[in-house]
Amino acid sequence: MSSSGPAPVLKKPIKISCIQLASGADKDANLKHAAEKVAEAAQSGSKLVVLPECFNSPYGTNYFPNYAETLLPSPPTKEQSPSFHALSAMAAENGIYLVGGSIPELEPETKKYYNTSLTFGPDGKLLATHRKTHLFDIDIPGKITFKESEVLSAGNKVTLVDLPEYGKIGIAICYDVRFPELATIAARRGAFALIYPGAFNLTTGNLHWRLLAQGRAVDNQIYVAFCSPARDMSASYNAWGHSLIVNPMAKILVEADENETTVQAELVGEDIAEARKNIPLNTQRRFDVYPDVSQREISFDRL
Ligand SMILES: NC(=O)CCC(=O)C(=O)O
Repeated sequence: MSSSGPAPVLKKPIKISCIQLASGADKDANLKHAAEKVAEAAQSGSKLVVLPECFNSPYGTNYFPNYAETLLPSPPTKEQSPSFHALSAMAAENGIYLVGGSIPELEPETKKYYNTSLTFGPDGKLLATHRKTHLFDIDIPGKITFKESEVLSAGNKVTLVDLPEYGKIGIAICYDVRFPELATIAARRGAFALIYPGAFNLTTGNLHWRLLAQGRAVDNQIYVAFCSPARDMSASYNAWGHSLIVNPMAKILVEADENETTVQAELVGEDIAEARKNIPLNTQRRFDVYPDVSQREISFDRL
């Protein structure tokens, strides 16, 4: 930190769009539909566009193997990963940063499946890959039992992406949001926003979706965006919808209902700076009281 205060984590305002896409079983149709919606979002001025978790397929353990694409070695061919090439083209044709929701991935050497998010820059180049780090394994008797780990393996990293003109974003997928550590580390490493493609369900959505978005925002004094698929009551998994964008004071700036739509907001660096100046958590931490938080992360806090 310099005497004039910390460097801004968001260098200039950026408009973000979360596309609450209605997807079905036809992957080609899903990719085409996503491309139309991404173009619309870009035309309305968004430079950062987000798609939902499993945007090109139905969501469910029985679907992952059939829809899985091979991403390694990178870049894959069009046959190995049509979604990689479609997302890259959407980013390049519209000159935007695109957090491409997630897709099921098959790692060819290990034969393991992952739930993987690809982020592309305005030149269409791949900037980052995040494999869902915490698998969605829950059992709420009589309500919902889901076990991603029956098919998927977990990723193992915090994903931070630099958008050079703007700053850094942290990316994680859905259930990852329940683990505040990923968010805290991304924020300490200088992210201005945490982006979560996600597909909550009808049992936990109403209770936890907003709460988690606001929790990650208020803890870290950072923007948070959740991007869900639209709800499809004819599908085997019914997504909560309600894509939303929360500001660094944990105010919900915009929230969708369950239908297909796009939510947008302007993210402004001054709002992060003001929240952090008015409630100066970053200079008040007591790492002497909680030494189990690693020294390595303390040093990021001081950047
Ligand atoms: N796709 C997911 O990870 C769903 C997470 C979820 O619904 C939850 O309650 O957590």
